[in-house]
Amino acid sequence: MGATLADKIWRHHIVASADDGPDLVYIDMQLIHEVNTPVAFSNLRDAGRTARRPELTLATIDHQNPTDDDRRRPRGAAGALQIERMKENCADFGIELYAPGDDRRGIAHVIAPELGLAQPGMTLVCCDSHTSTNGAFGVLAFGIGTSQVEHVLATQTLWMQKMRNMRVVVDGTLAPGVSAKDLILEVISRIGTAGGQGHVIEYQGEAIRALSMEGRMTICNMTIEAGARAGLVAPDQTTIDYLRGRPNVPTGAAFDDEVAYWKTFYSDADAVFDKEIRIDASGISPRVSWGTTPAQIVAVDGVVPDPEDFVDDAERAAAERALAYMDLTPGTPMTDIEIDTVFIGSCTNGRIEDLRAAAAVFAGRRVAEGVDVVLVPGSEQVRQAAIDEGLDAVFESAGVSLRHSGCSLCVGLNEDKYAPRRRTASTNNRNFEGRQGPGIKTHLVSPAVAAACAVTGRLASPALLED
Ligand SMILES: CC(C)[C@H](C(=O)O)[C@@H](O)C(=O)O
Ligand code: SF4
Repeated sequence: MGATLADKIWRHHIVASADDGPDLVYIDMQLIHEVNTPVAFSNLRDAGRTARRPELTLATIDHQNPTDDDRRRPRGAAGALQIERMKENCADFGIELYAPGDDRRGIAHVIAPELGLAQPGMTLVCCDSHTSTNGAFGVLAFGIGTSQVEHVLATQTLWMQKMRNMRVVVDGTLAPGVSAKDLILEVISRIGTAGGQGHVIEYQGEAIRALSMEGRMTICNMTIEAGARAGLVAPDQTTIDYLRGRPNVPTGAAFDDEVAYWKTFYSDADAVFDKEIRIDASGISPRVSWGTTPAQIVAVDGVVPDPEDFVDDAERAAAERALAYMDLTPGTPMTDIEIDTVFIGSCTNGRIEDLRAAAAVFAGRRVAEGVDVVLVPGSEQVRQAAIDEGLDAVFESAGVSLRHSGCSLCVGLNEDKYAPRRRTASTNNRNFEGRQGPGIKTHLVSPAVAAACAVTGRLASPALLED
């Protein structure tokens, strides 16, 4: 019987195996940020331990920094303290830190790929659930907790139970104007927020092969919202072309050797998956969330669903509660719903391709009266690329300013705040009650849909603007 891509990566990294199941797995790369690490470092200090391979850990500041002026310290005491601790900890343990003001800083899951740190066949961890983003490169990448961060720092290994294998095959072609975000929202709506539990999901099929690396990263990023541990796409020419020339990627003959190695990472034709679904890409149109989980999704030109139509009791109750929080009435066309705020950014949709998609909609248009738009690149490199391409000018003429990078309004942690109880079209990945701040009603959308919402002041897709 053949092996899956995930199993091949796993086998390459086993250091030891316990009789009762878990394996001690070697970790090739660790990313850390300021939120989940202070305790890991203080425990290491208390135990008199050092970082075993400090050069295999990279630190960034992303959750707590304000994005309006990169070099300004946060006013909030907790955020400022976390940033200070991070600086001290990285200096003490010999770990490189991209602090505010550094051109390489950005959201951990955006900078690892752009720095070429995520390479096929690797294991990569970070103290953050959306580490799965790196799976787009055929990397077994997953979020870990603080005590595991400590373990990896001290030993460069982790005790782990092997994940089960799930396959999502997406046949056919996405229609023009339909993005990776629409596709992953559709996948999550089909398998549910627990559908991937305990599994690593490998994406295969024509529609996945046709996606850019940015699109594949969006897919793997949100895989976690289907309950899975990690997402994976096997490397191909698109992966190789993206990685060529990046920092941390070898050049010349050494690059060719790497490529030959990367190409050994794919699922064998006779590999058996524990779970499998197939989706036809051609039937998918732009999507939007109507509720408070990333599985509560309809087409932008659809209507708010009626809880009575849910056969399952738990789903019906969840829909009723979601509609109460979202203040929506069944049967309302989604395009009748007015929004007052738009957020474009996050590790789901803060890459250059996402900014290009938004700019294409903003070009020659203005943001509607009364709508606030917050546009936050995923990294400083993305911000610079947007400026180099002239996208900032397009945004400015539409009435939108390009900020500095960070998690920003994706999570109600830092000083980028919505006024309470606002309704937002947002390109992030989570729409739980209060996720973006007290009483905030989040509609998850793609960057193009977010821009269309900004110029109309209601939920809309770019195609509807042209009618
Ligand atoms: C703060 C961090 C631990 C958290 C995560 O793990 O995902 C955050 O990034 C999020 O998106 O909710
Ligand atoms: S952008 Fe959002 S989802 Fe991504 S790491 Fe930051 S808070 Fe988490």
